[in-house]
Order: sequence, then C-alpha cells, then structure tokens
Amino acid sequence: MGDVNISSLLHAGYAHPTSRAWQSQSRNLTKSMFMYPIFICDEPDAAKELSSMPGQKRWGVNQLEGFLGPLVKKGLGSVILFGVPEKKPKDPVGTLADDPEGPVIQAIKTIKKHFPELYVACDVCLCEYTSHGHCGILHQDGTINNTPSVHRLAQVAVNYARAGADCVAPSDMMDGRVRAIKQALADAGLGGRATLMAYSAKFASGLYGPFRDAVDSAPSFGDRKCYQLPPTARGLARRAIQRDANEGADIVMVKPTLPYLDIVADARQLVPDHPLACYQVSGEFAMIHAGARAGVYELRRMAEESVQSMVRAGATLILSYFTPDFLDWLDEPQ
Ligand SMILES: NCc1[nH]cc(CCC(=O)O)c1CC(=O)O
Ligand SMILES: [Zn+2]
Ligand SMILES: [Zn+2]
Repeated sequence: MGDVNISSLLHAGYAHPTSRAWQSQSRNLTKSMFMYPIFICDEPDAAKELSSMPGQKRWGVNQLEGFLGPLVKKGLGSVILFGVPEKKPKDPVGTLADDPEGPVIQAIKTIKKHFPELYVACDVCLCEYTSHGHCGILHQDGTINNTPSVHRLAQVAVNYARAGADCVAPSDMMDGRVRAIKQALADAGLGGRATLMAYSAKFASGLYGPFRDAVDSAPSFGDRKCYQLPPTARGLARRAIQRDANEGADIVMVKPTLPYLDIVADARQLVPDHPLACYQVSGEFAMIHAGARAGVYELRRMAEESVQSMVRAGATLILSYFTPDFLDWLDEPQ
C-alpha cells in the first residue's frame, strides 16, 4: 500500500480496446480523407511501371476506366492528376500544360465521363512541361520571372477547370499565384465551382526524387531553392500559409509531411477554419517501402502510423500513393 502514486497511473485509461479508442484525440482515418496522385502520359494505352515508386504507373487515358473502376468501387473519393508529356517537344513557357489534346485535359474529360462522382484535382505547375524543367517562366539569366509565370499558371488553371476539374492545385510556389488564379477562375465564371488547393508550405526537399523521375521534371540547371521553402524556415512557412489563406485558397497544404509535422500543427492553428492537406510525397512513399523491404518494420503498420501522425497533427486530407492500399486496409479489421 502506498507504493504507487495514484496520480502516476495511466494504463487503466487505455487497458481495453474501447477505452483505448476514447483516448484517440485525432479523428479516425476514413476513405474520404485520401486523395490519390496519378500520372498520365500521352501514350493512350500506356501502363508503365515506375521503378522508383512500387506499384505506381504512368497511365494512358485509355487505361483510366479499367484502372480507376475497381478503386472507385472500393470507395476512392478523389484523385490528383499529373501530366507527363513524352512525345511533343517542351518549350520555355510550358505550352503543353494545357494542350487540349494533352494528357491532363484528356484525362479530366475521360474520368468525368466514366466516373462523374469522382472528385478530380489537377496539379498546376509548369515544370513537367517546360524545356528547362523549372516551375515558372525564366528571365534571360535563368532566374524566375514571377509576373508572366503567375499569368501563365492562372491560364492553365482556368483551362483545367473549364475541362471539368473540380479542383486546381498550384504547386509552383510563385508569389501571388493564389490570388491571380482565384481571380482568373472568377472572371471565367468558375469561381463558385473550382476549389483552389494551394501547396502553401512546400519545402525544397530531398524527398521529391522518385516523382521527378516519374514525371521527368528535374530542372535542367540549378535547383528550386529560390521558390520552394528552405527546410529550416518555419517562419516563412507560417507566412506562406497565412498569405495563401488571405489570397483566397480554399484548402492549404503542407508538403512533404513526415519531416514537417510541426508545420502541419502550425497550419492547423494558423488557419483553423480551412481544410488542411498533407502530401505524403514520393520519397516518403519510397522510404516506407524500402524500410519494409529491408525488414525494419511491417509495411502496413508503418504506412498507417505515418498517416495517423498527419491526422493527429491536424490534417483533414492526405495525398498519398498508399491510397489504394488504404481503401483495402480500412475495410479490414485492425
Ligand atoms: N511542382 C512539381 C511538383 N509537384 C508535386 C511534386 C512532388 C510530388 C512527390 O514527390 O510525390 C513536385 C516536386 C517538385 O517540386 O519537384
Ligand atoms: Zn507540380
Ligand atoms: Zn513544378
């Protein structure tokens, strides 16, 4: 008697599965929290494996019905599209981004035809479409020319929304693009229909490598450190989140996620009334797979823990290449 200080006893509060569930201060994972990033190329029948991203492929538009059908049946609620032009030549202003015959516009139309209920977001950026591989239009000296970049991005966003996209998601990190895109959507009569999801706190990360292979968007010179945020810059991230919300973003995003959960928690507190998206990027996905393959942990367990941490930090929406897996896992008992 008296050996244990009763104020030290925590176990009793979570000894039973039911009481354990009550201790969860984060919302439970649901299928509708997941948005699946998919790569669309301009070879209509393609289904090409991506060696650095297990299970992910470059899809041609003719494959989309067969590929997405089973996922929609399992409860897939949303996708985000990335275009990969392989055939037509790229130019300095990214003309291919909104090519009416190009992969993104064609995919929007195809998906909406077969799955009218599926929410279709489009990544809006120029790097997949420019000859230099940067996310904006450049000055002669190779630095970003912000004003024409923003103008071009707004044009691309409007063309995606016109083709039927439910959401446009600028990932370019140019200054002032959220306001310009919002305005352009409103001017085009799409202001009440097209969601603007802003990649707000997007860091210059080492975790984008597999993605750049997947879409062939590595810059041909230099890096993205003058527009993506420095990994140590918590203050800049907070300002970018606030700015994008003030400029009219409907959803704000933090990217990558696992090394930036403090920023996710910051965002939750800075803009508590906005949905908050977390992008579990290609390198995070590849890393979790690699660790599982090396026997460090079990894949499902680690994938679940990673997205649980995002939800705990405040995420309402998760962009993840694990989405098809979660559609299965969420149907199975733990
Ligand atoms: N604007 C490019 C873009 N859009 C989405 C991602 C990352 C996605 C991923 O790694 O999964 C990137 C990477 C980059 O900036 O090079
Ligand atoms: Zn992009
Ligand atoms: Zn880009």
